[in-house]
Amino acid sequence: MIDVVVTGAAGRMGTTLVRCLQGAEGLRLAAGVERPGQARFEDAGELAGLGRLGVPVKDSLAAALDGLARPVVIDFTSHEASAAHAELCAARGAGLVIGSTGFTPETKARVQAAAARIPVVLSPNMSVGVNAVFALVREAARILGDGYDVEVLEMHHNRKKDAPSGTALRLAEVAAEALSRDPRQDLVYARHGLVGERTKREIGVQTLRGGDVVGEHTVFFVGEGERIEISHRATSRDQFARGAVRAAAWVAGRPPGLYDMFDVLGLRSGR
Ligand SMILES: NC(=O)C1=CN([C@@H]2O[C@H](COP(=O)(O)OP(=O)(O)OC[C@H]3O[C@@H](n4cnc5c(N)ncnc54)[C@H](OP(=O)(O)O)[C@@H]3O)[C@@H](O)[C@H]2O)C=CC1
Ligand SMILES: O=C(O)C1=N[C@H](C(=O)O)C[C@H](O)C1
Repeated sequence: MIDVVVTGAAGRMGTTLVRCLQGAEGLRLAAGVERPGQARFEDAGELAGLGRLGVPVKDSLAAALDGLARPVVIDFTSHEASAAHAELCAARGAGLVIGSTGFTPETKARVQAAAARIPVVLSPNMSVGVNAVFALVREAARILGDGYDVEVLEMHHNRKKDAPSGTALRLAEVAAEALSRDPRQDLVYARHGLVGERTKREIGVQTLRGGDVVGEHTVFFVGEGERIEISHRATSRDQFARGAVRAAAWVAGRPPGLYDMFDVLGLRSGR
């Protein structure tokens, strides 16, 4: 049995993970972690509305890892917390699955440094469906080439802190890579005022926020006289959590390195 620790255990994804880990083959939820001083319940099952499961809630990842042999941590918190958690996992030899988004170059570099010492799966979207969309967008961009304008639109709930979503950024990067463009120069995040005609190289990435929308992404390829739209709509967080649970089982015992869901799903060779 692999011991799994869930950080951000009281969050939207944390509580979904606690539920989805129940009965997961080969995995045992060993502890949940909440921010110091924030623990509302002693038991992770109570946090997730499942009643007592006999799984403690700790106020630090360090305390949760004490006494566990070769655990895996699943982390959906924030980019800063994930970077700190990656450093701690590297010091303790724990495998790590990170779903947090909103990384800066600095926090991403800290995760990359940790991945030199431990296996880390980092993906802005753990659902199998969205990873299929990544592959479809890459293929569509290759087939359609420069004759089609590429635009990415995402919509999420009104509690989301980062914009655009990590998934939208990855979709734009996938299209940019397939079209030999530079994501650092060619992504356009907002248009307002007299911005001039659309350039051929730019890839627009636009954000909507409202209500309880779980997560919606569309990539538009807009040509002369036709338009292709590739969309994904999440109606529940369970698919993200199931992907993360699959990644936790996959990452245990792997060599150090930075992996993503393409590795977990065996899609790497087609990249
Ligand atoms: N890769 C994927 O498939 C998916 C990724 N995400 C990403 O996962 C992240 C979390 O999303 P969601 O669950 O909706 O967010 P929530 O705000 O509901 O949950 C985040 C949890 O992490 C805790 N947390 C945040 N910062 C820290 C910190 N510095 N130290 C300790 N704990 C911290 C929060 O505690 P507190 O409430 O006390 O702040 C909370 O319990 C986001 O970055 C989101 O974009 C979301 C869904 C799918
Ligand atoms: O914050 C969320 O909710 C989500 N975040 C991820 C992202 O930023 O791409 C994935 C998912 O769409 C939900």
